[in-house]
Amino acid sequence: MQVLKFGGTSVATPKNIELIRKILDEKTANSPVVVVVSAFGGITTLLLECGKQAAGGDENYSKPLAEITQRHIQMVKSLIGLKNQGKTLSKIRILLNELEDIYRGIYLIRELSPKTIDRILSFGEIASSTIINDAFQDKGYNCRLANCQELIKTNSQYTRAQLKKEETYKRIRKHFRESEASVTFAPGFIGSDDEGNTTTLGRGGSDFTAAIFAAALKVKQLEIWTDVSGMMTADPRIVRSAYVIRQITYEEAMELSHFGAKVIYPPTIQPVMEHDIPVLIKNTFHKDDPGTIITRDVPAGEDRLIRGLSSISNIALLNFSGSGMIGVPEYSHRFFKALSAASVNVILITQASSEHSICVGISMDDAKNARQAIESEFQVELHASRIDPLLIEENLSIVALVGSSMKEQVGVSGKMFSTLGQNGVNIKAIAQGSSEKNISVVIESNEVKKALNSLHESFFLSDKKKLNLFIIGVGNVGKAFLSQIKKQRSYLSKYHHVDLCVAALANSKKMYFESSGISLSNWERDLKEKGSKMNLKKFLEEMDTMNLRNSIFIDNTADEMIANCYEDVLKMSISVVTPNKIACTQSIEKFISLKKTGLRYKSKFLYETNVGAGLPVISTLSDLIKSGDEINRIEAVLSGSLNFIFNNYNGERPFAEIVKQAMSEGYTEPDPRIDLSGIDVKRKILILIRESVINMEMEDITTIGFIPETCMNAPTVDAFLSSLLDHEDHFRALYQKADKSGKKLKYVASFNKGKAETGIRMIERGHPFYQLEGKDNIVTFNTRRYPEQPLVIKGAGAGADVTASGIFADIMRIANS
Ligand SMILES: NC(=O)C1=CN([C@@H]2O[C@H](COP(=O)(O)OP(=O)(O)OC[C@H]3O[C@@H](n4cnc5c(N)ncnc54)[C@H](O)[C@@H]3O)[C@@H](O)[C@H]2O)C=CC1
Ligand SMILES: N[C@@H](CC=O)C(=O)O
Repeated sequence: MQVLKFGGTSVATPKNIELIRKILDEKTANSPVVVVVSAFGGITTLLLECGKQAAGGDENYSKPLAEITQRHIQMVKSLIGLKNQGKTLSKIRILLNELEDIYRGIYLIRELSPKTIDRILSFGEIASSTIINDAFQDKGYNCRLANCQELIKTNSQYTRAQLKKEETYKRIRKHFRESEASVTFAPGFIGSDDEGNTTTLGRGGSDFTAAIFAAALKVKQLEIWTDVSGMMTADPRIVRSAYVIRQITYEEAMELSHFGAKVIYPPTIQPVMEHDIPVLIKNTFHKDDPGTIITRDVPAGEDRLIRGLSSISNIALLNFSGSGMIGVPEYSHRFFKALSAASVNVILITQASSEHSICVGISMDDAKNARQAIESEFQVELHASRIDPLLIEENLSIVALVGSSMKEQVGVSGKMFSTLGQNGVNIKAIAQGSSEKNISVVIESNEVKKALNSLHESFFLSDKKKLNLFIIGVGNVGKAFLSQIKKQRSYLSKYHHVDLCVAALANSKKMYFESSGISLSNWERDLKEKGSKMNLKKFLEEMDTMNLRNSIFIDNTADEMIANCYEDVLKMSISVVTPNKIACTQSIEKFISLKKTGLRYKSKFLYETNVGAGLPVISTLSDLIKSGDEINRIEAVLSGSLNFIFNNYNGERPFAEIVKQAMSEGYTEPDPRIDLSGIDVKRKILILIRESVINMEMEDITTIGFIPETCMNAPTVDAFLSSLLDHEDHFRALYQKADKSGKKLKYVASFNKGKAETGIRMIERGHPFYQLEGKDNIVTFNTRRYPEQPLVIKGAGAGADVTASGIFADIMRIANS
């Protein structure tokens, strides 16, 4: 004998019932089958709705009733051939007439008692099982309909009747001893009491019916056929990477179900648990999917520390505290008694060992009742300030890790808390029972998605890390960065287990968000056509609302407004990576504050490309300092564009032409005046000085400029370029002076004995800077450990590709952190 149960969605349409037929064809080849069915999908809700409307005196109750009638008649007509239709139609019409009479009665007396609710709800399963049984008979199956009101005996606790187990099991066994049917269809959810009144078995009742049959008949396995392929590691609507758990224990299944995995309702598996009967969860719509098997133990090898993640929303946290509570046992007794008397269900309890407070999680729907109950119970103590006014926090959720194997495993909660902490998820309360099968935390509801995803990644996909990138600036550097991501993505996923997801893109005109990842093949078109008007405030709000784990904000602009928002971004526990030098060169207070904010909110602030583009200048310096070295002197050529310009200018082509070439090759700042004025170099040396833990400001650095003041005063970039052309003689003279003495012009930055200088210099042959080619940079560090021969870093110091690769390196630093 086999027992299978098909839920409401599985029997909702004739097409679905055809799928059930295919499943039963395979099953009946082995042994007889009991098929427990639910009401057709949506009918139970309509039946109840209709009853409520009738009880409320609303004549429109006839509308849901008409829908109920129409659905059932339609099912008969679609499932049963013309020859046999009439018989079934008359059975259904009799049931419908009875139902109509009951609703009429409810309408007249304006009362819907639990007993009547059971009567009307029973229609759903009785009608569905009757129609399905007749449909299979019509197709020639040897099938029979079981009368569950006769077989399943309960007490008279209507709407959640208690099973009379022994009597029920006896009746079921007798029924099947006498039955020769290959398939027995049985309506789920219903039974009857000693007076023969219809009862229902409460929430999840059809699963319960199936479990009762399975236990009574001591079958090898109970199969619950539903619309998902088993119990999943997390809710797939929230965690895309969730997957089906192959095997799980009864207890874990109950924990997960309690916390929202609605695949089965825990009490329903009690009868099969008693007899150690495994429960197989299968998908009617993908019958070949292996599903989830629920057993007492999970064999070794199938073991995983955590079996699944779950969450319950709509939680309120009551904080009951007061100095008068310490060491007085009576307080907790009275607290819980008051809640119980007010029918407030307590979902989670924590009490710190100081005994100064008790914190309980309840449904938000119960919060008002709970407050009234506690305030009335502790009226006197509140008045005497022995306890504090009750604090209730709302809009919270519980997120739980579930797994029997957690028991006595060190580090699980540590991993849970650090994962949440790294993603900026604040934990308001924690609970772990001594059974160690469940660790629950209470968090803000708007953090649930991020919490579940980051926990899932850390416990189930520990070999993969997904980074969500929010990118502002898709110009020269930004574009190169996106094309590097596109090219490297599959390599990084395969060999470094890092998945890069571009969750947002923006330029000065448009912004575009896609939490599942923007396609990098069409991003330009999508940004232009699907993007909305760029608005920094809205960009930040949207990024905050999306609340994705491992988020990184990447600023590829040279914009001050954007640099000014890093502090807010870091406070969202979102890391910042940027080639934009503005934030690091604002006042030292602001710079230090950014670093502190990053530390406090566990978000990284990385800006390797601020100096030397893709060259590892800042990371090398930072390593020196962290390891205890001290900087004595820095000498550097830090401008790629100026080096390019001086290397290419020899008085033949105009200086302005060479500047334009540096611009078009992507070496200059968006505004080339920042390079030519020396501001860019000043910023870079300041960053190196600050990285050496020496406080300095931009104004403390002396600069020897070489651009005539009239050029610098030009109002626009174009005016600046034509002004350079007007001063060609000035540049030629500069060049010739150096050339005549066998020297080269270089724009040098230095820091020595607490003083920093930048400016143009004539470099003699033999100096390490003399041979510096193209757009290269060179940085030399004389330190306590490198006193004579400096540590030298040299290479291309400007250009979109090298800069993008430096941004990439920062991203990978975060991935690996
Ligand atoms: N080009 C290079 O070799 C290096 C550049 N950098 C830095 O990289 C950054 C970007 O440089 P490029 O790509 O050359 O500049 P770019 O001018 O080519 O691109 C800037 C991008 O930022 C966007 N943008 C500007 N203001 C914006 C705002 N308020 N809101 C939204 N988007 C805005 C623009 O629309 C554009 O997409 C600069 O901070 C620069 O200092 C750093 C190292 C080397
Ligand atoms: N414009 C800079 C490049 C970015 O830092 C330079 O010329 O070096």
